[in-house]
Amino acid sequence: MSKKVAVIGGGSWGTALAQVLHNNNYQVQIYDLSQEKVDEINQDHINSYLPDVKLPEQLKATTDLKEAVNGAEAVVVVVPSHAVRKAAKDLAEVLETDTLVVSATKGLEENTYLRMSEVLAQELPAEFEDKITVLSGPSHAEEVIKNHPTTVVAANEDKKMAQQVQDMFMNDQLRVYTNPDAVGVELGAAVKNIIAIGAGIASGLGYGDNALAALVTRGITEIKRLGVELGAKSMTFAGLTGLGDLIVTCTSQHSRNRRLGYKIGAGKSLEEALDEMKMVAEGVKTAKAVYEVAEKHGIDMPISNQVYNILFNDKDPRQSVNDLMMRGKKHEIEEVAKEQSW
Ligand SMILES: NC(=O)C1=CN([C@@H]2O[C@H](COP(=O)(O)OP(=O)(O)OC[C@H]3O[C@@H](n4cnc5c(N)ncnc54)[C@H](OP(=O)(O)O)[C@@H]3O)[C@@H](O)[C@H]2O)C=CC1
Ligand SMILES: O=C(CO)COP(=O)(O)O
Repeated sequence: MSKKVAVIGGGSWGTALAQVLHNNNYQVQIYDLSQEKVDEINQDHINSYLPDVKLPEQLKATTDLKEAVNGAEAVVVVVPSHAVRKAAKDLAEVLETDTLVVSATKGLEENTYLRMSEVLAQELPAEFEDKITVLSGPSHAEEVIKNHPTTVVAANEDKKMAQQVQDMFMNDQLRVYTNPDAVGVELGAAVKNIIAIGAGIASGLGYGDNALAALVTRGITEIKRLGVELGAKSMTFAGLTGLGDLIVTCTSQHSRNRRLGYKIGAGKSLEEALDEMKMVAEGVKTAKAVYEVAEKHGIDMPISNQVYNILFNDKDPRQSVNDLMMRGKKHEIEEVAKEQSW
């Protein structure tokens, strides 16, 4: 009999990951709060967030969390970041202690600034702490659902756990690497969404590839600056969950964060842009959290700072571009500048 996995959150990414697991011969049950979404999956074998795709008929969904996790060897948490604490509290009531937990949400919690694996660890019983593995990388659901080649990372300090999750998801369309640096993997995934909003704003203002390349390159510099200060390994940001995910989110037609930024660059308010979005653009909440964390730690994050001011202080995006361009002069590579006192 095939092993079971529960996917918590039947949005676009939860559904795409559920299909990967189904392809890997797991029995998969999706849990979602919305009866409408559950009916769509069970009766019509579709997810309206992923149009033109017929889901496997064996993919089942439920609004009953206990039923979803019953007998599952792993749960994959894929709800938006603002819902992770509640989902974790609910899971704490029903999970069996030998269940693996995979965290696929990208974001930081508002107010606490915690990474998603930290939120899960706080709410689940202590035995789960080393069983929480982060799954992240440049992976739009719209392409994974069509089995387009994609690469992601399973991150856990415990190598065996990371490898178990690698085995669970890996197939000839989804290549899964391991990395012990869950801190770097989660921070890269969360902060790239802010830079992607910036890339969308630049495009909405009518700027082209030069500005995009600047945002990606200087963006990864400030993401790494924050990450290293918060305990991540600097090399992680050169990998799939750092530069890789930043590239895909800043350039893709599928990106929710880029799309939201584009609307704002083209003149819409944050409220208007959010009203037009069906799916979650995590970068909005993360922009606030990162602004506050950077202030607290005294970390220079010029692009994230400008995105925050455009989103929450009604700053004119053109003024932000000007302020970024006219910052004090500096050396490009700060490590070299420090090393050579240049
Ligand atoms: N989409 C993608 O390509 C990728 C997304 N991610 C990340 O995955 C996470 C989820 O994103 P995505 O799937 O795109 O989001 P979507 O907006 O597509 O869907 C989110 C889903 O979660 C459901 N949900 C909301 N709150 C709860 C809750 N408390 N319990 C259970 N379900 C809940 C929503 O239900 P309802 O609609 O009823 O509110 C909806 O079905 C985000 O952090 C995102 O950054 C990561 C990689 C790729
Ligand atoms: O993280 C993602 C893809 O790796 C999804 O976020 P976006 O839709 O904003 O790109």
